[in-house]
Amino acid sequence: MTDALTVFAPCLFTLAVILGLVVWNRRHPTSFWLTVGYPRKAVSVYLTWGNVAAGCGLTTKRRRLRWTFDGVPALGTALHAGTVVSQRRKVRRVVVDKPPRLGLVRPLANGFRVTVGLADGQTPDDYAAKLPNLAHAWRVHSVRVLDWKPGRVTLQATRCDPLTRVDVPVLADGLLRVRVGLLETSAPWVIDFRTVPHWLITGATQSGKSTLLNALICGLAPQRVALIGFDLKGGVELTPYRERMTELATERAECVQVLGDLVAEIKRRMALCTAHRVRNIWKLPEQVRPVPVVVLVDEVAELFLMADKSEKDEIAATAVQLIRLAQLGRAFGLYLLVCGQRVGSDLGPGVTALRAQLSGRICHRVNDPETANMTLGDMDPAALQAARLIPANQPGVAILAADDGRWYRVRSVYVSEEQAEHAAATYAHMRPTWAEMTTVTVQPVSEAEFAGYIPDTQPESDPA
Ligand SMILES: Nc1ncnc2c1ncn2[C@@H]1O[C@H](COP(=O)(O)OP(=O)(O)OP(=O)(O)O)[C@@H](O)[C@H]1O
Repeated sequence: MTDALTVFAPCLFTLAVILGLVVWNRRHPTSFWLTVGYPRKAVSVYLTWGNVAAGCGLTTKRRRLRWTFDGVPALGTALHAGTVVSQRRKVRRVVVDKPPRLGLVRPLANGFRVTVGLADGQTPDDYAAKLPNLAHAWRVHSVRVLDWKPGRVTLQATRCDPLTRVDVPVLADGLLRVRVGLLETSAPWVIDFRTVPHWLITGATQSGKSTLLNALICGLAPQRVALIGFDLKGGVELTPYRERMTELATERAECVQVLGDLVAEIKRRMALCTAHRVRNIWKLPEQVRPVPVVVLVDEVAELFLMADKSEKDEIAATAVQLIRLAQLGRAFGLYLLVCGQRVGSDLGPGVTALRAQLSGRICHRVNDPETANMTLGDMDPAALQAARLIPANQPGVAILAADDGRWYRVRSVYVSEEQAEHAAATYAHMRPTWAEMTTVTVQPVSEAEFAGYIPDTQPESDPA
């Protein structure tokens, strides 16, 4: 009995420890990674760096002093046969592979970050080209170039894809800020209209555009913000949220009318700011500051598609007004969110000019490279490639052009239409009417002043 215990006790103990580690990893993967996984990974990254860098072609050739042997060592049968091979050890200069200098491997919640010193003649692009190789060598989900400075590049390794399942709650994270999902770095994905005022969201059908819109509606509904919808697909997308919307235009004539009202509102805000000698509404005293307006445009192509020639002038006027609103929006509290499957130049020059004003870009899965190009074309080609690689079985995954100048893979939280509708109904009392949108009645500026106004491009300073 005692003998059996002596044999089995260590085995049982080992099993219990393994089981404990597995449960720990399942329940609290981040703390497990930081305590157990990361130290092991850091050691293995250091120990294998020479081989990994050589395998990726990132080493440089250097001549170094090394001990070498003259002649071939006597092994196997030669040795048994009593063959004597005389060897002389010698120090001589030989050519060796020198890996680039590896900095500290720093832990992240879902991976690690490391800075590598660039060898003479190397550029960050040499590393960008080898990212898949590094990911395989380090046994991680992905590696990306996080940052670079002259002479060094910072790489970020993500251990497993945090976008496989995103179940963080949608959160109103301050006025006009909504946490809608996760970045591939596991950091929250926040859409902040006050940092990036206008957004373009593209994606093929069933790629997750409406779900992202639902998340935004859930986040904006409880805020003191006016929501205005343009939905020329007969209102199928935005009608469920009508209770929370100050206005919903579902016909072209209604769109023209609402755009006219918005232009009049901007003219009043301009006059209000001029009267208070400020450049934007955020510098106005709080008691006179008008309510910010978020304009949601679903399927923008419908706004620009011409059924017959008689609509040509109406479409051109719509485009001009939208572009002017976008130009002035940041200063006067008007923010645009434009969704569409395609936003190409084939829809007319107005679309191209409007697209140029929408600096926030979100590209979901696309069917044709051209759409990715239209959304992210002025960015890093790697972002385009990443957009093309979004799989169909991961709706909601997108490429985000972020305000830090980088691009990220992101995924929105799944918010059903029913949830968004419920939020819209719950916060229907927060819906400002047109009359409530401007707190002070002022004489609007003239047409000439409106057309000639040069908007303030400085970031807002008010922390409200
Ligand atoms: N973030 C997400 N997480 C999980 N599933 C998602 C997510 N986004 C979308 N889906 C799934 O994909 C389906 C289609 O999404 P959605 O309706 O948002 O696509 P869409 O691009 O608006 O399509 P369409 O242009 O046809 O309206 C949803 O019903 C949902 O099942």
